[in-house]
Amino acid sequence: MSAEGEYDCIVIGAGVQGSFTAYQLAKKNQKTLLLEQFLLPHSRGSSHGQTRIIRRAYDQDFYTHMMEECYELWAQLEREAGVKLYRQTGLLVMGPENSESYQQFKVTLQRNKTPMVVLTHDNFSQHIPNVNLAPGDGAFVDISAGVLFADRALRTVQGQFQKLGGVIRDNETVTNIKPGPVVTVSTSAGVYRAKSLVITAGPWTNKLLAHTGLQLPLEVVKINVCYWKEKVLGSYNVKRRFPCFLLTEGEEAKEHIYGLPSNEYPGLVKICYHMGSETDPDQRDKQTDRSDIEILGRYVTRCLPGLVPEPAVVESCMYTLTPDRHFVLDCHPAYINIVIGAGFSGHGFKFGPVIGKLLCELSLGEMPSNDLSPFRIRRFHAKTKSAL
Ligand SMILES: Cc1cc2nc3c(=O)[nH]c(=O)nc-3n(C[C@H](O)[C@H](O)[C@H](O)COP(=O)(O)OP(=O)(O)OC[C@H]3O[C@@H](n4cnc5c(N)ncnc54)[C@H](O)[C@@H]3O)c2cc1C
Ligand SMILES: O=C(O)[C@@H]1CCCC=N1
Repeated sequence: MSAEGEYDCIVIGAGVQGSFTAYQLAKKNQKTLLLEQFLLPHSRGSSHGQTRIIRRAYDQDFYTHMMEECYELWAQLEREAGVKLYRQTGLLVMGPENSESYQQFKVTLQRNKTPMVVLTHDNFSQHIPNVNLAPGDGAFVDISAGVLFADRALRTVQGQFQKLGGVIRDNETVTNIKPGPVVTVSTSAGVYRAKSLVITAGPWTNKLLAHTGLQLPLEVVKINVCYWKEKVLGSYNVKRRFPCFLLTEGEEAKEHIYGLPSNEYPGLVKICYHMGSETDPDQRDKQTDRSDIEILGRYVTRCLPGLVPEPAVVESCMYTLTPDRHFVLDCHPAYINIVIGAGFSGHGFKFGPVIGKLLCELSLGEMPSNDLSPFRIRRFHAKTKSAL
């Protein structure tokens, strides 16, 4: 398509997944429009903030496998744009030695021959000062893990997309989608048409899918992003090689607790609980539940004695959860030229480059270069409401 307002592909949502998808499409010479409801950059979705963890440590082989290509693609983007997006810190994984969850993380890394170091109770404090390893807990380090500079990454990929001729229209909300061989997308400012449409709208996915008669079993939760003050400045700092960490489960927590070394705010360590309370993405400031902060406070008191056990800064972000916590990467069941990337369940940032590539392949009708069976919509069966 070449007339004004007509595109090969329209991508809705300029978070990490939409931005990488648009970039991949532009790389393949597709005339692409990326639509975003807020003025960019913004902090009202799931992709904002300075940092995210990147890791190979997973409890499922398919994620560890996908990470091989992700690391390559992140490095490729760094070279292409001449910016630093990743800093290696390692990821300390801890959890009850005999629990299924901890063992799955450990065994997946071992099976995939991922560089790792197993720590013992005897040598733990020598390698990781200022952390108490609970009795009965095991620990290992995923060596190649580290920090992604999230806001910078988003700016970079959007910039590269524009350099390739891609068009970003921000401050423009999609208000209607009319499916068909040519999809018509109406926004608060205009009407656009394209051969294919990619929906990467994060927490707003079901609001947009309603225009296409589909609802997915997605739950949106608000995450309190907590920063904890070092009692001695620098003791958990990235420059002192303090690693990212992940507690698979613990005395006070059924879900993961994870943290990143102090870096973006001097003297403050980011530590979050991997669960929150349900919210409407347009009303998230009304969700004031702080039970996750109480869990974190108890954990900090017990295991991180060098931190003040009350958060100094609390920001917010959202997860869009699927029932099995695996992503949705698929074509719409009724419209093959509408592609959906959603449900990243609080762990999708690191996969952005590969997800962009896969959603681009789906929208071009190409055979996806990875096995998408864990990510298909049909796995939800009865939970997928369709009015079609
Ligand atoms: C606190 C927190 C910590 C995390 N930590 C990690 C981590 O360490 N490692 C990791 O890999 N992942 C992590 N994640 C997960 C990761 O950040 C998300 O999976 C990812 O950002 C999801 O991106 P997205 O593009 O799907 O959604 P979003 O970033 O929400 O993007 C969707 C976009 O669509 C736009 N939009 C929606 N509706 C419309 C409309 N009608 N019209 C126009 N635009 C629209 C929105 O405004 C938004 O910009 C974390 C997430 C949070 C919240
Ligand atoms: O994806 C990540 O690495 C983080 C940490 C673990 C839980 C979710 N997000």
